[in-house]
Amino acid sequence: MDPASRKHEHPDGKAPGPSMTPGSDPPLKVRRVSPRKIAKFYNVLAAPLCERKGRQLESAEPDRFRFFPSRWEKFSDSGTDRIELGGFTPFNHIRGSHVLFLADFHSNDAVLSQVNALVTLCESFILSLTIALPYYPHGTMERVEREGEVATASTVARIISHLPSCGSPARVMLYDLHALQNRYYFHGNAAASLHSTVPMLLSALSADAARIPDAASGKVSAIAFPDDGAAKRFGKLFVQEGFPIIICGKVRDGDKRIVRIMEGECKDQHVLIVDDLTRSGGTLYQCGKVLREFGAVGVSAFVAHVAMPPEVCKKFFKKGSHGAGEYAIFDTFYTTDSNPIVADKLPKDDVFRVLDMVPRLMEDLD
Ligand SMILES: O=P(O)(O)OC[C@H]1O[C@@H](O)[C@H](O)[C@@H]1O
Repeated sequence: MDPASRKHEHPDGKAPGPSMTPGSDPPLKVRRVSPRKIAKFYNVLAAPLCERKGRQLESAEPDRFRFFPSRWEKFSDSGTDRIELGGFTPFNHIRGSHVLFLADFHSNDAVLSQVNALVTLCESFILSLTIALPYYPHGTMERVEREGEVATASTVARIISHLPSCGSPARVMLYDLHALQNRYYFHGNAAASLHSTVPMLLSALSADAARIPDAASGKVSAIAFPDDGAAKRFGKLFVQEGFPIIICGKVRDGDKRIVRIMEGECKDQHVLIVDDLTRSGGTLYQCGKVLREFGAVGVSAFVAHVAMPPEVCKKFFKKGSHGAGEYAIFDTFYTTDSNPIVADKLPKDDVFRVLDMVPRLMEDLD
């Protein structure tokens, strides 16, 4: 290249544009913005069951996350909380910083302990607070059908909304919230941001697809939704990926769920049933059974949040210490560790495949 023209080379190595012809005036300086988002630095604190995630964040990106382990204890006489935040690192390092709190609201006791901690955090002169609450159980369990029933999702959201202000509203990150309108329970000093675990599933499926040849050997070839609500909510994400869709209809008869196929063809397909959560496992099981009866060569399941008690988890076991459980019709049961109290105890060598929330959180955080 002619050395005279080299000094006019575009900083990106591209050919000079019309205003950069050799010999012309140098172009006006234009501030170039990197297409990569500029990530914040977070000091991370976590509820006891989320400490592992805190450590994972720090070891994955130490320039972006610093984890402060805390002591979560109780006074032996009263049973009330004895908490020391960042018990091993000088806590005043947190002042003036962005704070990420990894929350887990699996019980009333867990909520109250974490609210105690959050109040202290908000009063520690921090710059901003982000609460990652992947699974919001109160927003799931609540069905207020009669006057006098108590809407606990509203109460918990109100408590979070009234945390002391740290300048801007606390961002509450919720994943695949069961009743979307619950996001509006957060107000004042808190604002909800809604996210989905489905991209985690799609990555797992495409990794599997690369090594599994066909539907008969377990490659997911169609997606089923147990009801219209799930289809409306998640359907588009799978249509975009080219999956054929099957929509089922569910009616509840007391504790029983009766499922029928309303739309779509499952014959010779390996069908993955997608739903937001499971508790009794009845919806997934009934749906899987119908799909098998109508000719599916395989059935797998995905729920964003696994909220089953241990005795229900066992029903899905393919092996288990006492053999297969009564719901052992699934090839793979994909879920996430959004609800660590259940997910962390699932056996790793049976039907369950637990997807790690941490990479998703890193993606969704500013
Ligand atoms: O059948 P189980 O597992 O008890 O309940 C899970 C179902 O109940 C619904 O609210 C969920 O969206 C899901 O479809």
